Amino acid sequence: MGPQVQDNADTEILPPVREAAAVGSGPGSESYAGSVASVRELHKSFGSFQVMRGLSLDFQPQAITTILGPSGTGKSVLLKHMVGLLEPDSGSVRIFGKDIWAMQERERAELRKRFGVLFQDGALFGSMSVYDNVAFPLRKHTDLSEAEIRDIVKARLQEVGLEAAENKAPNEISGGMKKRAGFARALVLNPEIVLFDEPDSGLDPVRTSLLNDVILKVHAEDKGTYVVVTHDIRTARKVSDYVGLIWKGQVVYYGPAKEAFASEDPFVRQFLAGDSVGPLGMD
Ligand SMILES: Nc1ncnc2c1ncn2[C@@H]1O[C@H](COP(=O)(O)OP(=O)(O)OP(=O)(O)O)[C@@H](O)[C@H]1O
Repeated sequence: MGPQVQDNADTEILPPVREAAAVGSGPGSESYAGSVASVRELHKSFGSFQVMRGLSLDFQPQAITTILGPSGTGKSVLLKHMVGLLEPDSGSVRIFGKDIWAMQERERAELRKRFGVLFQDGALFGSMSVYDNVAFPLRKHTDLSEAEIRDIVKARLQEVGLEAAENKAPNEISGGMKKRAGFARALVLNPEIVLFDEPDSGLDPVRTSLLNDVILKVHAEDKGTYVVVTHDIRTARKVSDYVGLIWKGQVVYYGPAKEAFASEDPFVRQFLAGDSVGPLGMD
């Protein structure tokens, strides 16, 4: 018998899987798929090392898509392509229907403002307070007055439960608080696409769960297209509308979360069960 997917005996201690975002007409529907973010036949090598091997994926608009996959399989490289920090060797990345490498660098820079990106460590500026970190994109990219900026920053900090920490420096706050500050900063320009690279790395299960609550709450309010890279099955169960499993630079499984966590697909079963035996080899 194959590995047991953790949907049987352990169900009580795992968070429930979310229902996929409603499918109908308009944003969130199948017919909109790909119009916000679409990756086609993406190939990328670093020297002789081939990382992306023809990856294709249409991200469901206004839904949270979780990207799972073994270490070193290209998840971060995929996010970097999506935000235009890496150029494909071949294939395309279309954002809001436009190939981002068929446009001028100036247009690409404008497009990046419509993204919020949360890197693994929150990537806060160490010399700035939490408040100034969150205010930074507004000061850099908008003409808003300091009073207007204050209103937005305060609201974002309140949303992530960091009002009391606004004057603290990053080295004075915990890892979980840094993530939440990074999250507030990533969202401050109301991005339509938000990319999270392992928002839960280095956090204990309770802080991971709290951060996931914040992700769900803000997503429910802002309705962006979210992409979450994670190794944490609990995070994936809790936040995903859709799940993509990547292996060796290709998508080996993609589907609504409910289907993914009940799937008999051998890649999915092995990954969710953390089994060393199966199609996801180490080579
Ligand atoms: N700029 C780069 N130059 C050379 N190699 C790179 C570069 N960026 C990524 N790689 C390599 O590409 C592979 C995929 O990296 P990536 O960071 O996307 O993996 P990942 O799936 O996100 O892994 P993890 O789950 O461990 O974070 C790795 O072997 C990595 O060393």
